[in-house]
Amino acid sequence: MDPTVAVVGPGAIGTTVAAALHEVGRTPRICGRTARERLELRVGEDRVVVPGPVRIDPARAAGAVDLVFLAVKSTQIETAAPWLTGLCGADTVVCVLQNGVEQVSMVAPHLSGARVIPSVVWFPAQARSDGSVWLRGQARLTLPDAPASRVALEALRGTRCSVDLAMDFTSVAWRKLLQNAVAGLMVLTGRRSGMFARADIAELSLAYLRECLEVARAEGAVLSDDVPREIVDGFRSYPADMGTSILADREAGRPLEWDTRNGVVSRRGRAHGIPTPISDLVVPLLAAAGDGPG
Ligand SMILES: NC(=O)C1=CN([C@@H]2O[C@H](COP(=O)(O)OP(=O)(O)OC[C@H]3O[C@@H](n4cnc5c(N)ncnc54)[C@H](OP(=O)(O)O)[C@@H]3O)[C@@H](O)[C@H]2O)C=CC1
Ligand SMILES: CC(C)(CO)C(=O)C(=O)O
Repeated sequence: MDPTVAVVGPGAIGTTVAAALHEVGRTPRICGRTARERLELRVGEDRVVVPGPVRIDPARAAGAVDLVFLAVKSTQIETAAPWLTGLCGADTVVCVLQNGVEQVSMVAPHLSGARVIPSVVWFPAQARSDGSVWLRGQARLTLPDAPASRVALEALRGTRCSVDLAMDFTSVAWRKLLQNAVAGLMVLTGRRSGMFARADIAELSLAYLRECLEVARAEGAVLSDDVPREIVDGFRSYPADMGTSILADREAGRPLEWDTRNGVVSRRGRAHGIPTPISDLVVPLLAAAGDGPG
């Protein structure tokens, strides 16, 4: 029997996963903050409509499910916690669909009994002004190779969202964190991937990434010296208008995930006695950008 699934946080990532499940007949319970009748995903010329309604009252969560995909921003975990209370039983697995390397330590305190697994979300998805979500890449997740991950693997089997399991999840998660950290520079320039075509931005990005790499290695990640160059080359190969979710938040005047995507590098660097001069400049600027406007 298919596992019962809920998606908490039906934004860019939550809508993509909900649509992937719905397409194969495993329509999840959708739990959000804003009432809506349906979700809509656009992929190329295709359109997937996921029937709602989006539930907005955690007191009406309607009981425990086997699997919760938690796809709120890391800044929204606290306010989304009542959903976890309503949806989790002793056997529930919560799969966190967020950026960052601190997913488990941030979500676990809100669970009593349920197991939590982190993920790496590789695909770009963008909310559009008509309320739909535009999936701009191949939907793909990496999960740790652990027993609890099998529930998510099973739920997404045969869907458009592929899942792979990593023996060394720490290294994979830090590699993605490096990509997210440098994407934060887009918030400081107000530009998209096109800015990485500039030689000076590429040089700055490489220096920042090398600093992040040192911290990642101190945290146990096994990553080669080539990673900074690969990440910069990746941004240079994207369409010039490809953004990042933290830039979308900045443009919409929403709180920023600066601490989990960038602050973590200076925090962990400090703990290991590693100097992080570029982070020390970037992080307060990002934090201040999220506070504005006055
Ligand atoms: N977008 C992307 O391309 C990628 C994003 N990520 C990461 O995935 C995570 C999710 O990002 P993304 O999907 O872009 O974010 P969005 O802002 O698009 O989605 C967040 C969703 O959570 C909802 N929400 C907020 N508070 C609550 C609450 N208390 N209870 C229930 N729902 C709530 C929001 O509702 P409302 O509609 O009311 O705001 C929104 O629907 C982030 O950590 C991000 O860094 C990772 C890879 C790629
Ligand atoms: C687009 C992507 C995958 C890389 O920057 C991302 O993680 C984000 O937008 O937050």
